[in-house]
Amino acid sequence: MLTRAYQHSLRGSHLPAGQPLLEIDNISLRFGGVKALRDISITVTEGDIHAVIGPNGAGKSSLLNCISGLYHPQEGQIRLHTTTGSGPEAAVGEEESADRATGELQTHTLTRLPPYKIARLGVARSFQNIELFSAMTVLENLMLGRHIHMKKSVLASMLWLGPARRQEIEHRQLVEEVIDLLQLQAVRNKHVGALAYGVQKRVELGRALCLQPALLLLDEPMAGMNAEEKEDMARYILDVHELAHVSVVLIEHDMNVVMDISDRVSVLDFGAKIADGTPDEVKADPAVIEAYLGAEDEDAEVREAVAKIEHDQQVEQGQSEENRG
Ligand SMILES: Nc1ncnc2c1ncn2[C@@H]1O[C@H](COP(=O)(O)OP(=O)(O)OP(=O)(O)O)[C@@H](O)[C@H]1O
Repeated sequence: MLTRAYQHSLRGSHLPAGQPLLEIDNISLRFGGVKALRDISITVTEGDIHAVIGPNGAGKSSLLNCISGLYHPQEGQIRLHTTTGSGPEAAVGEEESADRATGELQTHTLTRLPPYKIARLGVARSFQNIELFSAMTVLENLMLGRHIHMKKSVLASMLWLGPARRQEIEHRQLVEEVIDLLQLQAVRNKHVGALAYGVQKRVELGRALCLQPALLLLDEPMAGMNAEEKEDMARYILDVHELAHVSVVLIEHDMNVVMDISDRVSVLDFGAKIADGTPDEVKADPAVIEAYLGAEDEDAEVREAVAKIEHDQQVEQGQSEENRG
């Protein structure tokens, strides 16, 4: 439940809902002989939670890394659509439309941009492993999420000069709104390292949100969580989507969560896209069922092999104890 009136929009995009926001166009990515992504095309629509799922090693993280600029695909293109005047004002990129004051549509080719430029265009991400400053407080970590928007120099901020002061207050207001949205009030002044894992993941979500993203990339935000923590996190992601209207690309292993909260789902297997559609369409797709059943079969084989090794070890132990006796 929101406890305050919001003055700032946490959504960094001004595109109308339903328009293409991110276009991934026939991208392929290789690591030596390994084809991590094979000719993938996906369109993420403004206003959607778009999940990318697939068995282990399917290429999900590689795809996210291509969008955020950590990897550069050898083939294909990734384009982000924004409107002029949206996102951090200092945004830079390969712009195909010139005027940023009129709210015109702009297309940015992300394919070869470094991560910091993609972030400045409004693409924020969270990582599979928590990437927060554990010795700093929640508030300090969230304020760091605003650094991309800060225009006054650090020196001016330290001297608390007029414009720098105004800037700081405004950033602080927005951060307070993120704290409210994600219900972090009780831990705002606690060191992140001292917090429960599930809360740290929520702070990470908050830091990405402080960027006022046009698009939020979430890489397994529920990894390592118990059922209750997962349910909480799913609720917060829905709040970000429904209350702050931020578009999300979500990588997640838990199929139930994905099917519950996503508008669209793309399925990868061995680096290729095997299905794309609404959760219901994807659930009923024979290729998806086969990919997941195959993965389950493999898991079952591994479980069986581990059980056999454990059993053999127990028998061996029993025999040596008998011999000693
Ligand atoms: N930096 C890298 N160097 C070499 N190979 C890589 C690298 N990153 C990913 N790969 C390979 O690319 C393939 C896809 O990996 P990726 O991590 O994208 O899959 P994933 O679907 O995210 O898997 P998981 O669900 O296990 O995280 C795998 O075969 C992986 O070993």
